[in-house]
Amino acid sequence: MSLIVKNLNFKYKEKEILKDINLEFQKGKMYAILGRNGAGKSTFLKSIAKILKPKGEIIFYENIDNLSVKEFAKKIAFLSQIQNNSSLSVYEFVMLGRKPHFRFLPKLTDKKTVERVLEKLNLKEKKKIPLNSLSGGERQRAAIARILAQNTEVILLDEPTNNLDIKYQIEIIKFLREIKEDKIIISVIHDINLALKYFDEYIFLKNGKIINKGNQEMVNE
Ligand SMILES: Nc1ncnc2c1ncn2[C@@H]1O[C@H](COP(=O)(O)OP(=O)(O)OP(=O)(O)O)[C@@H](O)[C@H]1O
Repeated sequence: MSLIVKNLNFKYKEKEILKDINLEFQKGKMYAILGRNGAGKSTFLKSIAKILKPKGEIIFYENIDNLSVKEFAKKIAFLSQIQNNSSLSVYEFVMLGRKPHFRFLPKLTDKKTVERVLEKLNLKEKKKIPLNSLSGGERQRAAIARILAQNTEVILLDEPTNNLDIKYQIEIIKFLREIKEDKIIISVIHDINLALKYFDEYIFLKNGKIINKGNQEMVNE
């Protein structure tokens, strides 16, 4: 399974934000997208998540162009930077991630998946609490839990470690490593040290262009 991005270009009005991005992502790898504020990192993720309509091609191993929203959500999950203020309980909120997988009511597998991610992200005790009364860090963990519950082949994360203390930053990245085997994980991340230590590949963007990319082996040389 791979995801290929070919000649990706994106403009907001007349302003060019992404300029001729060409990349190939492979299954089993975690990719860090690095770069300064305004470099185009979120725009890049939103382009893959089909939230924006860029020029160029995004080629998935199978044709995803004509998928319904629900079918698309079984393949690609996207964690945005926007914090959710829902009054749903943590459990209900994380169950939303399972929505593409069931018709009317959650099945046993959906419930088990939600319980597993809640356990993994240390949110079990909070599962009945409304999301909007959690701390910023807990809310971020719940948002990540929802994405993980979605159980997609491609996971796109826009600064998943925002609001988290270093213990949780590392735990979450390590957990992503545990599940990466049959997935493509692409994450915008601000902490360059975390990126170089825990991600397989890194891609630097500047003014909408790739200015550098590499992998773990190059870092350790
Ligand atoms: N809706 C919009 N309309 C116009 N310009 C936008 C819009 N959204 C983003 N931009 C501009 O596009 C550029 C790239 O934004 P983007 O959010 O992709 O950057 P980023 O690398 O993710 O930055 P950050 O690290 O601050 O999140 C910025 O100059 C931003 O001001």
